[in-house]
Parts: sequence; C-alpha cells; structure tokens
Amino acid sequence: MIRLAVPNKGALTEAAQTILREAGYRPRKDSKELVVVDPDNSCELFFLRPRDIAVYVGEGTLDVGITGLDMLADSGAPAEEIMPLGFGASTFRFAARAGTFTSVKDLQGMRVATSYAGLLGKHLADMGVEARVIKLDGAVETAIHLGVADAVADVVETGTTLRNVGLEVFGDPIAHSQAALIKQVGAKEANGVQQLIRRLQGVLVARDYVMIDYDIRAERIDEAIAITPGMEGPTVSPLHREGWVAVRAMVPRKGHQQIMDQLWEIGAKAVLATAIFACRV
Ligand SMILES: Nc1ncnc2c1ncn2[C@@H]1O[C@H](COP(=O)(O)OP(=O)(O)OP(=O)(O)O)[C@@H](O)[C@H]1O
Ligand SMILES: O=P(O)(O)OC[C@H]1O[C@H](OP(=O)(O)OP(=O)(O)O)[C@H](O)[C@@H]1O
Ligand SMILES: [Mg+2]
Repeated sequence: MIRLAVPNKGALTEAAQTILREAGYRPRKDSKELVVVDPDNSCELFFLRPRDIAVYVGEGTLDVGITGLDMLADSGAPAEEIMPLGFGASTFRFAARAGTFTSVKDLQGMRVATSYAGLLGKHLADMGVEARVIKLDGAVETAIHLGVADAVADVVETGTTLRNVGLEVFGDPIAHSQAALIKQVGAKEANGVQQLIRRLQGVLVARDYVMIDYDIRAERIDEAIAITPGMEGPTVSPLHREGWVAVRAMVPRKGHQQIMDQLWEIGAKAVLATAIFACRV
C-alpha cells in the first residue's frame, strides 16, 4: 500500500488533486476528509499542509508527497524530488519599496520578513550577508508598511500582490519552484511508486499532446511524416481508396493548429485533432 501526501490547503491544492484524479486515484469527498483509502489502487492519501509534507516524507512516515520545491528546500528535511509536476510555478524573490535596495548585499544589517526562514537563512549565509530574518506565517508583503521589516523574501507568481502594496522585486531570484513529487533521500522505493510515476507522466504527456489523424496521397507520405513524425513514428494504414493512406500521430498541443494547416497545404484531407485522455509512453 503506497502512502501519499497531498496538499490540503494553499496554491497547490486544486492542481494536485486534479492530477491525481486524472491519474485514476480516488478523490476526497470534501475538504474535511483528511485521509482517503483507495483500495483499487493500493493507496492511502493523506491531506496535509504543504509545508508539512516534506517533513513527513523526510521522516519516512509517508512514501511520497506532492509539495513545492521551495517548501522542500525550506524544510531542510531529508527528502528529494522524484519528478516535476508542471504546476505551481513561482520564483522566490526579494522585494522592497522602489529604490531602496538593488542587491542582496544591500541587506547587511537589515530586517527581512519571510515565511521561508530556512530558504532565506541559507541564501543569506551563502551570500555572506548578515541580516535579521523576521519569520511570519503569511501575507509578508505587509510587513514593510507596518514597520516590521525593511525588505521581504516571498513567493512571486504574477507579481500582483507586490504591486498592490507598492513593492518591487530586486536582486536575482533566490529560487525557482514548482510542484514536485518527492521521496525520502535514499529510501528504498515503495511498491506502487513506479506505477504512480508512470500514471502522472501519462497525465502530463496527455495534457501536452493531441492525436492527429488525416488521409494523404501515398506519394506525399514522406512530406507528411516530416510534419508529423510522432513519438515513435506515425502509424500509416492503407485506406479503402487507391493511392491514399491514413496517418495517425501524436503532436504537441501547442502549435497543433499550424501543423493542421501545413498538412492541409500538402493535400491532406479529413485532418482531425483529438484530445488524449491518458497514456503510457
Ligand atoms: N501564487 C502562487 N502561484 C504559484 N505557486 C504558488 C503561489 N503561491 C504559493 N505557491 C506555491 O505553493 C506552495 C504552497 O504555498 P502556499 O502559499 O499555497 O501554502 P500555504 O498554505 O500558504 O502554506 P502554509 O502551510 O505555510 O500556510 C509553495 O511551494 C509555493 O511556491
Ligand atoms: O505574485 P502573485 O501572483 O501575487 O502571487 C504571490 C502571492 O501568492 C502567495 O500568497 P498566498 O495566497 O499563499 O498567501 P500567504 O502569503 O498567506 O501564504 C505568496 O505568498 C504571495 O503573496
Ligand atoms: Mg502562501
């Protein structure tokens, strides 16, 4: 039975639950359900705070978990990334009132508010900067206006939260993050983890690709294959029409309309694009 930690609150929650549902795992009935047993998939899902997930996984209490790479680094827990999950992308950055600071070096002797004291403390030490870290639970952007800090270090996605309080980022990004599947460092892989990885990869590929079908004159097949090479090579089947073949290939979702235009221009007919629901590749 695989024991899997899933965020129960915050920015990763919905996307984490969606990818698991698409990968065939049992969803929870409501947000008050903290443990879900999924016997069909030999899996137990534990809904936990994203910040705590690396701690449980690092302790070896749970086999794998979904959390942000910034939270994994912040925790200092002996856990590591198995695979990125393609959502929850953000950067972790310094911000302050416009014109106050230009680089991390300017923070010598200053107060920096953050919810990620581990990540920030390590970065300041690496940069040889001595600053006072003010640990807050959230909404750290307000700490400057309230006179608690001179700068903040926080998660930035669109930058809207910073703009709303009149702050600007400065210096290089401290870290880049996204959601990832994590496991304990050096742990023997639990039964079922490989299957979970394959299923998650299947969902990610299904989201990024579409299936293209079309008919083409046999003499133009080489041109057509150059446009739709497929993953392993396209399937080419005879058509019940002399001199024509049917082709089926996966193509990246992004740009598939251009591919359909190119196929049409070389004489393809009945060009269809269909979504892929799930796959193993
Ligand atoms: N606006 C955002 N866009 C994308 N990812 C984000 C955003 N805000 C937070 N994250 C990511 O989501 C993960 C969880 O952070 P989030 O702020 O949602 O948790 P939280 O509920 O505030 O945590 P805590 O347990 O400390 O209360 C982090 O890895 C973070 O990088
Ligand atoms: O750049 P943006 O798109 O504005 O996103 C970044 C904001 O999102 C997160 O806040 P969250 O809602 O998790 O609140 P918190 O600060 O209480 O954690 C993060 O802490 C930033 O405040
Ligand atoms: Mg937050």
